[in-house]
Amino acid sequence: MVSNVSILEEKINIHTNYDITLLSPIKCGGKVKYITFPSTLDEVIESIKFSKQNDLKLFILGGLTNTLVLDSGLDGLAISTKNLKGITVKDDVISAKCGESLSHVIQSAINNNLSGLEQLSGIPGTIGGALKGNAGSYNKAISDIFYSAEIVLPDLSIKKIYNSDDLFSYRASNLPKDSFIYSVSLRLNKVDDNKPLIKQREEYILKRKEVGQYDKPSLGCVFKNPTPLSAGLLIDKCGLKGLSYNGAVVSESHANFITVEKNTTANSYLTLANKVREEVFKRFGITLDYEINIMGQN
Ligand SMILES: NC(=O)C1=CN([C@@H]2O[C@H](COP(=O)(O)OP(=O)(O)OC[C@H]3O[C@@H](n4cnc5c(N)ncnc54)[C@H](OP(=O)(O)O)[C@@H]3O)[C@@H](O)[C@H]2O)C=CC1
Ligand SMILES: C=C(O[C@H]1[C@H](O)[C@@H](CO)O[C@H](OP(=O)(O)OP(=O)(O)OC[C@H]2O[C@@H](n3ccc(=O)[nH]c3=O)[C@H](O)[C@@H]2O)[C@@H]1NC(C)=O)C(=O)O
Repeated sequence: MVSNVSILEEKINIHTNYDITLLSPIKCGGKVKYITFPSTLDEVIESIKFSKQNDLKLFILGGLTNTLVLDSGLDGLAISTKNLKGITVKDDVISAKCGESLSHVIQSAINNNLSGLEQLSGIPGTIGGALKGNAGSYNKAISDIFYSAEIVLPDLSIKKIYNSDDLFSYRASNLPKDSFIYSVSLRLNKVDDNKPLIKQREEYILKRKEVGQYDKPSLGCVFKNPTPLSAGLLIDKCGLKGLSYNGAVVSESHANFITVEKNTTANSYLTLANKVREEVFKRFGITLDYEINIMGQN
């Protein structure tokens, strides 16, 4: 039972029954019971405190570019990181608050003659989400350049963590459970001339455009690759490109993408994704693991 809402509202603005479609790049999902949009560390801490005091499940929402919020919505408190912005550069280390877009961080790095992020150009989402999921493409992952992060632990203490051998794996990080990533620092390589970096960034973005990755809204790859195989290749071999359900469609450009038409529901996306999973299992005996995060009850 939530109490003291009005008292806490003096410190943080809490919105109720907030429509997730307003935040989701695929414009689907239900409502979240409570949501805050902190812009300072204090407000983050107040938000977490509020969820604890009122026994609310806590959800952390970055750009939602890799998250499917189901139509039943979220019964708890969500913290959106969209107002946690700011980038600083010191020597070869670039630091950003968790809500900065990855693309903005890459642009700032290049402007400051720092190399090492170019391969990630074109990946949507925030730097917080990228760290949590150890984002990567073209043989480069966040783990390769991670220096440190400031995190808020569930007991509300703030901890600085540094890179270590067991912190990352393929598309996953092993941060302390339920921690909130407040800021991320990456160690890059200083270069004299940033023109080649600008060119590489453009080329990687063009590569994604050419294969149609931006043509229709999607959450990127739905499934992790069952190493050493490729989920996209397996789905393609099952002949599933173009398969659709209520406006959710297995992309013709890349079989591991599901695109969404207007008014598609999150549950339709999930129904289609589960169907794809079943077909791949039937044909190859391989169970694909979700790469996207699924939030809410089905
Ligand atoms: N390669 C590609 O083309 C694509 C890659 N992606 C990757 O997915 C990432 C998704 O980013 P984004 O859209 O911002 O994230 P999302 O809002 O999709 O959140 C993804 C997960 O990250 C966690 N998270 C996000 N921000 C924080 C934070 N500040 N502290 C702790 N946990 C956090 C949440 O985990 P929890 O479950 O713990 O709440 C959430 O479930 C992108 O940056 C990109 O790396 C996405 C699409 C395409
Ligand atoms: C899109 C994402 O990340 C992408 C990242 O952009 C790219 C580029 O490095 O490499 C991964 O895709 P991927 O393994 O499918 O890479 P691709 O090069 O597109 O495909 C691998 C192989 O499958 C084949 N393939 C792919 C799709 C398809 O419909 N048909 C097909 O045959 C390709 O021809 C290629 O031989 C990441 N996906 C995962 C799950 O690791 C994401 O995380 O959302």
